[in-house]
Amino acid sequence: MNEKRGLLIGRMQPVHKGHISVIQETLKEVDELVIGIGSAEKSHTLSNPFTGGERILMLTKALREYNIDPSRYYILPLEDIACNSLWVGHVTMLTPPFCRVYSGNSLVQQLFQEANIPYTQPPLFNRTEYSGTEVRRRMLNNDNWEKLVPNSVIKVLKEINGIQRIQKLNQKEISELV
Ligand SMILES: Nc1ncnc2c1ncn2[C@@H]1O[C@H](COP(=O)(O)OP(=O)(O)OP(=O)(O)O)[C@@H](O)[C@H]1O
Ligand SMILES: NC(=O)c1ccc[n+]([C@@H]2O[C@H](COP(=O)(O)O)[C@@H](O)[C@H]2O)c1
Repeated sequence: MNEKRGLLIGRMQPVHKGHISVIQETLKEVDELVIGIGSAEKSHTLSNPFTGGERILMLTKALREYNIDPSRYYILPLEDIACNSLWVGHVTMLTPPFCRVYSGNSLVQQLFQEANIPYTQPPLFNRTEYSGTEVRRRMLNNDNWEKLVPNSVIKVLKEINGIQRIQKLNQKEISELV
């Protein structure tokens, strides 16, 4: 029998505990999960501070920390393209075959629906805290961001001087405004 394989997409700037929960929950529904790291080519901006490779490292270590069976998922970088109408083809060219997309992003949902690939909008866990925007905001302000991300992600962020990077990007943005 064919395996039921799903695709979950997120930018994961950075990986936080909401991502881990959604991956754990989705793995109850599918045999295998393809996890696409979105906007993989983007880095060094305030909304996308980390490179595709750094985010792959964070997610690999975090899924290992949570003892998620590595034979059940694939982690892939997905670069953006200029043309939305061609994006689903671009994604399916790069990923193992899947039968359903898991995403809360309305544009992602719309593009897959138009390509006759069904989607599920997964529930959000503790969204006031588990959000990339909130984690980055706290990183900028040195405000207790550590509890929002897995320990292994804290370790990767230390290795790559991630907090320093975000704070430097912010200073640059402020100095360009003045
Ligand atoms: N708190 C959460 N609980 C469950 N799933 C989440 C949570 N936050 C994000 N996700 C999942 O991750 C996907 C988006 O990933 P993304 O990295 O953009 O997260 P984000 O926290 O919304 O980031 P940002 O605030 O930077 O836009 C969503 O489609 C959703 O399925
Ligand atoms: N044309 C495109 O390249 C295109 C279209 C729709 C979504 N995407 C990407 O899908 C990802 C969706 O993830 P988020 O839910 O984290 O925003 C983003 O990286 C977004 O840029 C890309």
